[in-house]
Amino acid sequence: MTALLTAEAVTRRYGSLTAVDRVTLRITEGERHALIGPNGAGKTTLLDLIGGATRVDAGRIGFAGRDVTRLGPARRARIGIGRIHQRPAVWPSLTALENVEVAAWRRVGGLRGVATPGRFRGRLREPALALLDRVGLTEVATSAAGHLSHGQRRQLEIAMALAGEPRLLLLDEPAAGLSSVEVQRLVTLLSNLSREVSVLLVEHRLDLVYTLADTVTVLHDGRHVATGGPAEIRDSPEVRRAYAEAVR
Ligand SMILES: Nc1ncnc2c1ncn2[C@@H]1O[C@H](COP(=O)(O)OP(=O)(O)OP(=O)(O)O)[C@@H](O)[C@H]1O
Repeated sequence: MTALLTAEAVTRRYGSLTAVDRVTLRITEGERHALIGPNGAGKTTLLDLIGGATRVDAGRIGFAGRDVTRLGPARRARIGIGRIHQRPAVWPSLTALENVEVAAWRRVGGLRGVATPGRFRGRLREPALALLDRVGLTEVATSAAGHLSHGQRRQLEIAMALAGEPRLLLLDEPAAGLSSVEVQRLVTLLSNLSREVSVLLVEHRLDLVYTLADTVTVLHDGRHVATGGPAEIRDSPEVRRAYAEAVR
């Protein structure tokens, strides 16, 4: 299988702490890859390094055949790396629909997002409404994003990320703070996502990880512990040890 993303021996330090320590990760086209590990393992930092929000101190990141190590997050988003954050990042004063339209407008080349010329609006509206429907937000399409619940903002951010037509979607704890109905909708959405999109998922809920992921990578104290299929990881003594150490 062709690798879409390769992170080679990437390292990020914060003072004397090495948050991510020479981690190598490979994600193939269409793969659902989960990143797990105890608190502070370096999962979010690794997503930040891949998305470009944080620069590596050492190592290299390749995406779709090019070296993206030095590219900023906006450039990486434009070439197909979409991201959702632990705290949903939406424009609170715009409606849910406008948020998705702006995300789609950026995809087609809009500058800095906010002013969407009317002539493009018509073309953006139908796909934006379809995305809101997919994430279950049709009823609040015209509500200001700032008035939505945490769970709804999370779904909105996923719709916005999809509007960017990513080839790789980075999801940082997408189920956090969702109701059980919303979690079920999220699982359905991710399960039905086209295999044209690869997914790198950070998630504490191991039931979701084992349901959704083809491959699981375990980090502990910034270091790579294991990579394998869900069954292999679940039964791995090394992985149990990493978690046991973390809770001791
Ligand atoms: N901006 C920062 N400045 C200083 N230290 C940081 C910074 N970001 C992360 N760290 C530290 O790096 C380590 C890894 O953090 P990170 O958030 O990547 O872990 P995580 O596996 O995502 O944890 P969690 O599951 O709790 O979200 C932690 O010790 C954290 O305190």
